[in-house]
Formats: sequence, C-alpha cells, structure tokens
Amino acid sequence: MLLSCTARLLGRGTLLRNPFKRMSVRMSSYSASGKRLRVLVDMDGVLADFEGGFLKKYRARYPDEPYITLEDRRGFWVSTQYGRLRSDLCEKAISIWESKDFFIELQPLPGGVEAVKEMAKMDNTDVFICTSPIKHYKHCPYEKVILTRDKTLISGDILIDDKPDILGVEAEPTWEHILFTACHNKHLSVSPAQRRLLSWSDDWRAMLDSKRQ
Ligand SMILES: Cc1cn([C@H]2C[C@H](OP(=O)(O)O)[C@@H](CO)O2)c(=O)[nH]c1=O
Ligand SMILES: [Mg+2]
Repeated sequence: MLLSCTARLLGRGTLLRNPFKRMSVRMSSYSASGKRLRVLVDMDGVLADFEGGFLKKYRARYPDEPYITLEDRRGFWVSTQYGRLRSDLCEKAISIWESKDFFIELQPLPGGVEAVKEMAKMDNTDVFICTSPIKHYKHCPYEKVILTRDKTLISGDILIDDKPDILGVEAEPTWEHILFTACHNKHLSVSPAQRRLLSWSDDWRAMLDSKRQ
C-alpha cells in the first residue's frame, strides 16, 4: 500500500521510493521564517490498514483455522494473540506479513492520505512517514518508504503512532507521541498525559496547532 498510497498522495502515477523526504527538503528550502513543525506519521495502523489486510489474507490462506475478529483484537502484536489461541497459529500469522506483496497491498485507512496531503501543504510544516520494518527483511523494506527500527532516534515535534509503547535507546525523544486508535489499543487505558487521535476524522489539525510556537 505504501508505494501506491504515497504515489496517490502526490497525485502521481509512478511509484516513488521516498517522496516525503524530497517534499520536506523542498519545503524547507523556501521557508523564510519561524520554527517549523516536524510531524512524524507512522504507517501501519495509522495510514495503512495492517490489521484488516492481515485478517483478510490470513483467512484466505488458512480458511479452516480459527481467527480473531478485529473487534476481539487485544495487544499490539498480532502473532502473540494468535499464539495464545493455539500455539502453531503464531507462525501462521507471521507467514502472512512475511509474504511478498503483503505491505504493498495494504489498503489506506480512511482519511489518512488526505490528512497527510493537507499537512504537507501547511505553512512551516514538514511531514515524514516514520515506520519500522519487520525483522524478516526479504520484502518489507523494499515495499516501505522511510525505515527505522528505533523511532526514538528520529527528531520531531509529534509522532502519530498506533503502538502504545515506543521505546528505544533515546530515553527522552523529542516528539510527543500521539496514540492513533486502532483495534488492538482502543481498550487500553493510557496515562492522562497521553493524547489520542481517534481516527483521521478527529481533530489532528488542533493537535498540530498546539505544538506550534
Ligand atoms: C508484527 C506486527 C507488525 N506491525 C507493524 C508495525 C511496524 O510498522 P509501523 O512502524 O509502520 O507501524 C511494522 C514492523 O513491526 O509492522 C503491526 O502493526 N502489528 C504486528 O503484529
Ligand atoms: Mg504502527
């Protein structure tokens, strides 16, 4: 989905490897004044429908095996919950996202592409997609755009991400983590200090504005 999604984002028919980086450099170069806001947007679970794409492909490949509806999803790692359902299902779940074309065929989540497009046009705003690769490197990195195993190392003002705990070597990342609500995290009670974006219909513009100087 990423390549096709970013291509759509830019309104181009061709697939680009890292359009956001280029877009950001271009915008920075004509910024005359003021502090720029740097927004990091996660991909899976925020822009791309990882959970929906997984379930569809899992059910198609293993039609006779039990599955977990999106309503019943709990916990960030899909394979952990499938492993609890029956131990061998953990490997079956992993086989889905390790397959060729899994990431590239993920569908966009409603409103995400439009929101990022709008953000990218805002004055004094730089937008990057900030995403982690899976450990199995055969297909995933090629199908994604900007990759980092450790998002704490990336500097930004806001990171919009569906993973509840974003840990890494940097104990005090520069960004504020806005938790994007997903099927696996909507039941979690998070600290009152943690802000949530319920969906792309939620007021992400106000969240960006709250971080501007
Ligand atoms: C294994 C697994 C990966 N992912 C996503 C998160 C990471 O992408 P992102 O950083 O774009 O959210 C990527 C590697 O872990 O795959 C899930 O969202 N759930 C899972 O269960
Ligand atoms: Mg994510």
